[in-house]
Amino acid sequence: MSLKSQFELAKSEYEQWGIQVEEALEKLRDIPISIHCWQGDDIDGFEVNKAELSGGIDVTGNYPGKATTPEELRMDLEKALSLIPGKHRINLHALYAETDGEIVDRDKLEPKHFEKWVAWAKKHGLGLDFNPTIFSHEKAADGLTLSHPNPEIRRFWIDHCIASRRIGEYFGKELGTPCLTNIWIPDGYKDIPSDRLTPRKRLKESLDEIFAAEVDDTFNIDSVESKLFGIGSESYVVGSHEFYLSYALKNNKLCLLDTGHYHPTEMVSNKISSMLLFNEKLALHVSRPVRWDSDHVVTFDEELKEIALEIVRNDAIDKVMIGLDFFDASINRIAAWTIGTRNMVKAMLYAMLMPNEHLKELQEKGDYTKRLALLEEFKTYPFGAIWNYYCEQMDVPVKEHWLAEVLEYEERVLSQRK
Ligand SMILES: C[C@H](O)[C@H](O)[C@@H](O)C(=O)CO
Ligand SMILES: [Mn+2]
Repeated sequence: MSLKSQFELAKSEYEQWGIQVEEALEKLRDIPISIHCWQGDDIDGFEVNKAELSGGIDVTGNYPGKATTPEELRMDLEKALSLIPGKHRINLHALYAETDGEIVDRDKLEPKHFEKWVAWAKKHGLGLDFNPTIFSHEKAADGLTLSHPNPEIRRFWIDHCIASRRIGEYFGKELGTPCLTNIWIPDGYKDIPSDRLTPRKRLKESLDEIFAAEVDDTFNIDSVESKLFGIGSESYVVGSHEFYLSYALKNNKLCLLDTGHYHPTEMVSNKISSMLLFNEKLALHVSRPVRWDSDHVVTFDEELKEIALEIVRNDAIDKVMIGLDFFDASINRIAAWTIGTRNMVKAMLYAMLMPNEHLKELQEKGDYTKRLALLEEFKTYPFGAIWNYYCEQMDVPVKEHWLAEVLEYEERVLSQRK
């Protein structure tokens, strides 16, 4: 039976519940996922004076063939994008600047150092998002940056963040879609602090100075990303969830929730509706923590579906900026992008194919039996037939057939890399 016939059969089952399948597919086409470039090279970047990865994050694995030049990284991204349905965005970090062999420190970065990325994004109809890189640098060596006691260190990172916001503004202006410039810092302490307030006061002052710099918010949107702990900041992180939740609300910035940055039983899906009540928009880094913020490739699991459901049933598709953040060097990196991003798109479709309004009514009536029964039974509705048809319509490989293309690319391209 053709994918179309399977689709028609599945569609009729959903339509019995008043679910508009074609409308869902139309909407899905326009949901951009911000794909993080750093899965492609293990967050190495292209700086002339490259530093070791720091900041309490870690990439494990040594799968051969990672990108080592901007051209290789863009080529790998193009390969992954050809296997993912929809039009998406690429999330860059400052350490992916291209400075023609010149040493340019982070506080001196300018839009011109990202001209090639913008030209590439224009050619492929992509939006760009951005992040100042506040780790993997000698001035981040002691694990403190925007909250550092030394004003010169703070000054350097404040200037880097201002420069980054200006690069974000340039992206937005050039590409006609606002850039999300997200600030994450590794600041914290390995062991029990004697003063939790002072570093947080300094972080607040640094952020105030960063955001006081004039940047057109038509082209650049600011977000701040919290964390629970990192390697070396197990006992205390300056930029905690409470800090940034408060700072973002008070300063009209976006609070960015990374799904790996909370206690293992704390679900980001459970936070979205509360935040939507008080924030116009919020941002996500969708990741998969395994025991800790391990940044595993996103799988089509219950929490991913729940996040998508919270976005869809709260009519928040335009209010939640979905980014991905995982870095697995133990598998083919193009496969990692493809699996993680297809799963995010898949979860959004799954959420749009639920009888969400009916389920809300059941809850309002206190009919928790039917609510649970339907939530469970819809897990085995013919969702796959709809997804497969969507992939075919979007001209990307159906089911696992994208893998053959990745393995051919590995043989032809990745295996030739030193
Ligand atoms: C590379 C990113 O900036 C980084 O992963 C950050 O977003 C984070 O989640 C750190 O744990
Ligand atoms: Mn993150």
